[in-house]
Amino acid sequence: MSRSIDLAVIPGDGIGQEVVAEGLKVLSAVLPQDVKLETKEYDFGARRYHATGDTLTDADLEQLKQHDAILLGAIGDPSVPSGVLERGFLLKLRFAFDHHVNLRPSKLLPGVATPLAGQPEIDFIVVREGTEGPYTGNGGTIRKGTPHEVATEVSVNTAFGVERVVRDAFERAQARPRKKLTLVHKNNVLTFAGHLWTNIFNKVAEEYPEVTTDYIHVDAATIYLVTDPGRFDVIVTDNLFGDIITDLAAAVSGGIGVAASGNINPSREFPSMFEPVHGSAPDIAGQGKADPTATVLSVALLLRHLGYDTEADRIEQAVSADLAERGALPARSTSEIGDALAVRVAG
Ligand SMILES: NC(=O)C1=CN([C@@H]2O[C@H](COP(=O)(O)OP(=O)(O)OC[C@H]3O[C@@H](n4cnc5c(N)ncnc54)[C@H](O)[C@@H]3O)[C@@H](O)[C@H]2O)C=CC1
Ligand SMILES: CC(C)CC(=O)C(=O)O
Ligand SMILES: [Mg+2]
Repeated sequence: MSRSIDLAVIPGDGIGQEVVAEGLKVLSAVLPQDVKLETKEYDFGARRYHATGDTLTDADLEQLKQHDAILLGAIGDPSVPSGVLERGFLLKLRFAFDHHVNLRPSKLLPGVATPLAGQPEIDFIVVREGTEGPYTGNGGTIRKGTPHEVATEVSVNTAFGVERVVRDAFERAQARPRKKLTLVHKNNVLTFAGHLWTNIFNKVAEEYPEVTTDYIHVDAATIYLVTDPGRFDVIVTDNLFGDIITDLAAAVSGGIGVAASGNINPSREFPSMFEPVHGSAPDIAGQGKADPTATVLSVALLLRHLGYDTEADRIEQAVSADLAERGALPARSTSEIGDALAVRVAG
């Protein structure tokens, strides 16, 4: 039986363009000949915005819906006011396609440099809620531009939204050897949202007696991510806390250049979207300095999501081998790293 992958490709802005090219290079190299790869590139981001004033229309969503999955580089450009593309494209797409599980694995691979002392064991996943919290645009401002301006940004937490992501995290914890799940929130201060999360977490925990659970306030979680990251197996948390702690998690487990993510729609009603955790990095864009590894590992998550486990394993093994040798090699460009990974997965 012939197999096929119909992929929407959104390079986006800044280094998004550079890293997605390498992700596709490795994807083409890893797929067996009987798998037909079809890609359609979309110009979302600053280019589209400057040309048309659009960020993401209903017609765009209809087109994107037809694909099996989406590969995204990054969105955000200094030529566009902050928030226009982040809200108008990225969050709009995550919400429209109900990407409520934002999956962000962190694993410190052997031989990879970390700013932490020694070589701690780091192998955990963060399940970040992706469609609620303070990112819904539920706020406003009055008396704008005056000394008396008041701005609100209200966090939205529904029992439905919290329970489904908490259940997903319990399932993932149950399937891992250590079977441990940590809820990260700030329920000592954000008592309305925090108690909703804690109550649902404790209720669902009763159905998973094999999973060990604990709770950590988000501020303390940033301490342990640096002093004792080995204590974490699976973390479940809200959209904002998850965004922040996964940049920190990336920094301690090989750097932002190797941190992958998936925006998952578990019911598969809509295509899931895979992207590096990092942004468009305008400070290094166009210089061939961006590490494409995070995008390549996001391609592995994408393949696993579509059922291509063998190919996903091959990519992860190639990245592991490449990272282990990096310390001994001179610095390489974005495309040189992509070439090396493509050779490894093909060989
Ligand atoms: N998913 C997305 O599309 C995201 C978009 N953004 C947007 O990206 C723009 C820049 O945001 P920043 O806060 O600067 O975060 P950023 O993640 O783009 O950059 C933070 C730092 O990490 C470095 N970096 C990022 N990716 C790297 C890579 N692959 N290899 C080597 N170094 C890398 C950058 O050079 C910079 O020093 C903004 O417009 C922001 O809104 C930010 C985060 C996620
Ligand atoms: C740019 C934001 C909308 C997203 C972000 O920083 C992230 O998802 O990591
Ligand atoms: Mg972020």
